Amino acid sequence: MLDITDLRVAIGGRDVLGGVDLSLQQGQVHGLAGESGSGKTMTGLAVLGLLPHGARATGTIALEGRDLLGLPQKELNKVRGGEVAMVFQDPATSLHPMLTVGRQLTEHMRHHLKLGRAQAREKAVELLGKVRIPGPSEAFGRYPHQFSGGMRQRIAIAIALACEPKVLIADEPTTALDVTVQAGILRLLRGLCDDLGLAVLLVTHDLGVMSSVADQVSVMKDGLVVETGPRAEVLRSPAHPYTRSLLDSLPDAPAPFAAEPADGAAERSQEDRRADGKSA
Ligand SMILES: Nc1ncnc2c1ncn2[C@@H]1O[C@H](COP(=O)(O)OP(=O)(O)OP(=O)(O)O)[C@@H](O)[C@H]1O
Repeated sequence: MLDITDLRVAIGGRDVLGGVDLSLQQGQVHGLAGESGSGKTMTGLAVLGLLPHGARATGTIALEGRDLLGLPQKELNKVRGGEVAMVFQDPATSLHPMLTVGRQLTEHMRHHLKLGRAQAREKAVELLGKVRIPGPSEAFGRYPHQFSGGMRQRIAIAIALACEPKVLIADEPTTALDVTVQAGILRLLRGLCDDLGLAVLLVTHDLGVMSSVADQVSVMKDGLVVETGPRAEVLRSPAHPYTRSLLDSLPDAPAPFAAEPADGAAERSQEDRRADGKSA
């Protein structure tokens, strides 16, 4: 679906990505791990054409064979938020506080999908249901501050999905959330990936997060992918010393690496139960 080859990014003459290779498949979650500053976010931003001003990027980012790096700005605008969408760490900053959830969902769809008002509303309510917001019709008219952090992240995910993207880049989507709601968001992402056939790039510094949902795992260090492979292989028998050191540095390594199925047999969180409309 998306093939990144030899991606190099320099900002102010300094190399921040030194030749990244990464491949995302349809219906798979690809976890991208690595310490702070290793280049995870830059890789995601490069795919979206959102690198900081003055950054120079070379290599290829091929979306179904079409190189995004070579696209004119106008074409890239269509791809961004259309074929490729992003979920950021903090829903409080990615959602507009003054606009209703419905407006944020439908404006996006009306612009990208050219839907009429009624059609867009219908699709928005359907999407809110899909991300398991209780009472989607009522939620449509509410403002972001009327929801909990976890629910706001679900709404941000609905907005990202509004234009039926093929690729979803989720950059630390659970880091800003209370630990009790993190698992629910990860399960939601996993389910959406399976149901919609999305190719998901899950950026996280947390190998525990990765181990619960990713199919493939890549590990970055100093602007390079130093190891990549199926989750179980990379996490159980890491080939690169840096991956081993990341695993060793986990406070309690065994827990997240228990052979839990990717669709999550873990206890359902309170937030999840609320999302189902049942009592917590
Ligand atoms: N706006 C910017 N201008 C210049 N350099 C930047 C900018 N943003 C990030 N960098 C540099 O690019 C490199 C990669 O940063 P990046 O944010 O991709 O790392 P990361 O792995 O996502 O880290 P974190 O987990 O802390 O977000 C770092 O050395 C960082 O200092």
